[in-house]
Amino acid sequence: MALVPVPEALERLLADAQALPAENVALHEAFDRVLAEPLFALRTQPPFDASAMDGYAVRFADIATLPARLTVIGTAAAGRGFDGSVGNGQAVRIFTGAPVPQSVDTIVIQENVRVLAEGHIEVVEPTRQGRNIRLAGLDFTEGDRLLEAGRRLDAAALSLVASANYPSVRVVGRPLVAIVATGDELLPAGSTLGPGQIISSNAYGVAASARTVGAEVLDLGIAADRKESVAALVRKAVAAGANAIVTLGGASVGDLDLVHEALTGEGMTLDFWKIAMRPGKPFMFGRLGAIRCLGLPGNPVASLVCSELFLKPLLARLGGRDYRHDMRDAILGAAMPANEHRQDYVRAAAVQSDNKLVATPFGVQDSSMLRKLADANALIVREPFAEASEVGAACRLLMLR
Ligand SMILES: Nc1nc2c(c(=O)[nH]1)N[C@H]1C(S)=C(S)[C@@H](COP(=O)(O)OP(=O)(O)OC[C@H]3O[C@@H](n4cnc5c(N)ncnc54)[C@H](O)[C@@H]3O)O[C@H]1N2
Ligand code: MOO
Repeated sequence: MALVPVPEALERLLADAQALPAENVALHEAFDRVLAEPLFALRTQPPFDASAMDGYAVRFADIATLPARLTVIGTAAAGRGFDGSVGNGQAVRIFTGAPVPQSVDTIVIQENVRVLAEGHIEVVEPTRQGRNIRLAGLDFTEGDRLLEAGRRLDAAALSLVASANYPSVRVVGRPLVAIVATGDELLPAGSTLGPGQIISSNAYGVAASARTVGAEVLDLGIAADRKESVAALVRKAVAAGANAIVTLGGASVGDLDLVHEALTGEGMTLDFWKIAMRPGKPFMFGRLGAIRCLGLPGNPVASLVCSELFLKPLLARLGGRDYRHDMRDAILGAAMPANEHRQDYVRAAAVQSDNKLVATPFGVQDSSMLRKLADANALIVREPFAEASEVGAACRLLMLR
C-alpha cells in the first residue's frame, strides 16, 4: 500500500470533523470551554452613572472659581447611594462604584480637596466638568453582542459572561478521548520492572497533548498483546462514549501488531494506514461509527509527533476551537542531508540570533529517545525529497514550545 502523504492524511482525518453538540455548563465549570453561540448582554453595565474615584460629588458650576468651599450633606457608597438632591454650594462624599447623586455632574478626587471643619470642604485644584463619572452603559448595554461563537472562555471572557448576568453558558461539547496502550512489555510509571519490561510512557504525553486542546481524557491502561485484550479496552472506550480512541503501539507489521485486527473486529472501517512521515509511518486512522480511531505508533517520539500533527487538530475541531500549528521560518544552524520519500520531522533546538531564528538539528534522531524530544523546542519539517541543505539555508519549523 502506498504511503499517504502527510497533508492528505490530515485532510482525510479532518474531512467530516465538526464541533460536537452544545451543552450548558455552570460558569464555575466553564473555564477553557468554547462558546457554542454568540453571547448577548442580559443587562447594562454600569447600570447607573457611577463614580470612578473616591472623593466628592459636586456641581461643576460651584467649583468654577477656586478655592471653592462646599458643605457636605451626605455620603454615597457602592451599593448604598445618596437619595437626596444636591443644591448650590453642596457636595456629597462619594466612593468608587457609588451611583452619582442627582444634580451633580463632576467628581473631585479627595486628593484635590482640603477637609475643613466637620461637614465642610474646600476644592483646591481645577478639574473638568463630567470628570471621574462612568456613564451608564460605558462597558456594555443590554442586548449588546459581547462575544462570538468559538470564543475560548479565558479569564476576561468568563468575567464578562458573569457580568452580563449568565449563571451558566452554552458551550461546545468537550471531546472525550480514550487512550489504550498495548504491549506485554509495558507497566505504568512507578512500577518495579522485570526482564524485558519498560514503562508505558506514551500515555502520559498523549493525554497531555489532548488536554492542551481542551479534551477530556480517559486512560484505559495497558492491553496485553492479545486481540481480545485490546478489543476489551476498545469496548470500554465505546461504552464510555469516547469521541476518539487512541491506541498506542501495535500499529506496525510485526506478528504482535494486533491493533488493526482488534479494531476492525469491533467494527472499525479503516481509512488509511501508513503515512509518508518520519517518525510516525505506521499511523492508522479509521472510524468506528462516529468514533475516530487513531492508531499511534509505539515508538515514543512517533506517538507524540503524531499526537501533535493529527490528534490535536482533530480534538480541537471536535471541541470547536481554532487550532493551528505554530509554524515559523528559520535558517539552519547545521547542514542537513537530502531527504527521501517521507516528510521528516527533525528534533531541533531553535534560538533567536540577530533577528533570525536559527534551528540546529540534533545529531541522533532515533524515535525511541524521549530525552531528546524534551530537549527540542522545534521540529524542522523536511519535505519529501528535499535536497541537501547547507548551514544558513531556509527551513520551516513546527514549534513545540
Ligand atoms: N519491519 C518493520 N518494522 C518496523 C516498521 C516497519 O515499517 N517495518 N516500522 C517501525 C516504526 S517506524 C515504528 S514507529 C515502530 C512502531 O511499531 P508499533 O506501533 O507496532 O509499536 P510496537 O511494536 O508496539 O512498539 C514499538 C516500540 O515502542 C515501545 N512502546 C510501545 N508502546 C509504548 C508505550 N505506551 N510507552 C512507551 N513505549 C512504548 C515498544 O516497547 C517498542 O520498543 O515499528 C518499527 N518497526
Ligand atoms: O514512526 Mo517510527 O518512529 O518512524 O520509527
